[in-house]
Amino acid sequence: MRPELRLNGVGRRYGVRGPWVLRGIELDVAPGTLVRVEGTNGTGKSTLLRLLAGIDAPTEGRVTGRPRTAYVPERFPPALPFTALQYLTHLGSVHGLSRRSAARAAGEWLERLGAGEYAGTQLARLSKGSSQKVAVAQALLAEPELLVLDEAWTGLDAEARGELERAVAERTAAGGAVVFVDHDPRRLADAPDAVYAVRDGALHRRTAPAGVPDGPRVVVRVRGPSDAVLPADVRRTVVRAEETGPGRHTLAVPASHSDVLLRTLLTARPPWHVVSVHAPEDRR
Ligand SMILES: Nc1ncnc2c1ncn2[C@@H]1O[C@H](COP(=O)(O)OP(=O)(O)OP(=O)(O)O)[C@@H](O)[C@H]1O
Repeated sequence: MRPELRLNGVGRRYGVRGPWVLRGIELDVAPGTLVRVEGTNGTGKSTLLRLLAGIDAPTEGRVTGRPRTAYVPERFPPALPFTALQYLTHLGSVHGLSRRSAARAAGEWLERLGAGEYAGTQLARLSKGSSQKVAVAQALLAEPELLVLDEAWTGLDAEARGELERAVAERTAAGGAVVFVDHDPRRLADAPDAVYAVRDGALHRRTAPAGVPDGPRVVVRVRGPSDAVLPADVRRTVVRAEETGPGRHTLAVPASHSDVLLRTLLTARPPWHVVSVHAPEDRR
C-alpha cells in the first residue's frame, strides 16, 4: 500500500525566537487525492508545501508516511552548468530511473511541455518560461507518489498550463496525491478533493470531505485522554465534531461512514472509548 503522508501537530518557525508561521497542523494527504492550499500573501503556504515536500523539517510535531515525493518550488534555481536534458536525466537517475529511462522520460516531458527544442540549451540561458518547464518536468518525470506544486503554473504558456493540468489528473488517476498552491482561483477549480486555507498559523478546511453524502447521520460520543487530539482520519470522516469536555467529543457522521469512523476510533493508538452510538432516525 502507498504510504499516506501525515502531519501530526506540526509547527514551524524560523529562528529560535521567531514567530510561529504554522502551529498545530494536522493534515493527512491520502493517495489519489488532489489538495488545494489557499491563503493570502505571507500566511505560510510555501512553508507548508516545503514541509509536505520534505525539503524542510518541522520545528515541532511529526511528519510520517513519506511517499516518493517530487516538488516544484516557487523559485527554481536554474543556474547550474548543465543543459536541460542533462539536468533532467541526472535528476531522473537520482529518482531511481536508469539513465536510459531518465533520458527518455526527460525528452518526453520537455516535448509535452513544448520545450523539446531547448533540450540542448544550458539552464542558465533558458527564458523564465522555459526554465519553469524544466522545473515542472523534473518533478513529473519519475511519476512521484506525491507531487507538490508551489505556483507551478506561473510563467508557463497556455499550452504548457493545460499540459500540467492534465499531468495532475494523470497522477491522481494513477493513485498519486497532488498538493498545489496557485494564485488563480480557477485553477483546477472543480477538481480538488479538499481545499485548505492557511490563516493565523492554522489550517482551515474549506470544503466538506469529498464524497460525503447527504442523508441519515449517526451521532457517536467518544472519550479519550484529556489532551488527545482526534485522529486526522476521524476529522476527515465526520461532518461535525464538538468537544464537550476534556477528551470528550460528540461526532456526527453520515450513516454510510459510521463503520469506518468506529474502526478508525477503535484502532487508533491509543484507542478511543466509544461511549454511545446513536442513529436519531432509530427513535422514530
Ligand atoms: N527561510 C525563511 N526564513 C525566515 N522567514 C521565512 C522564511 N521563509 C518564510 N519566512 C516567513 O514565513 C512567513 C510565511 O512565508 P511563506 O513564504 O510560507 O508564505 P506564503 O503564504 O507562501 O507567501 P506568498 O503567498 O507571498 O508566497 C513570512 O512571514 C515569511 O517572511
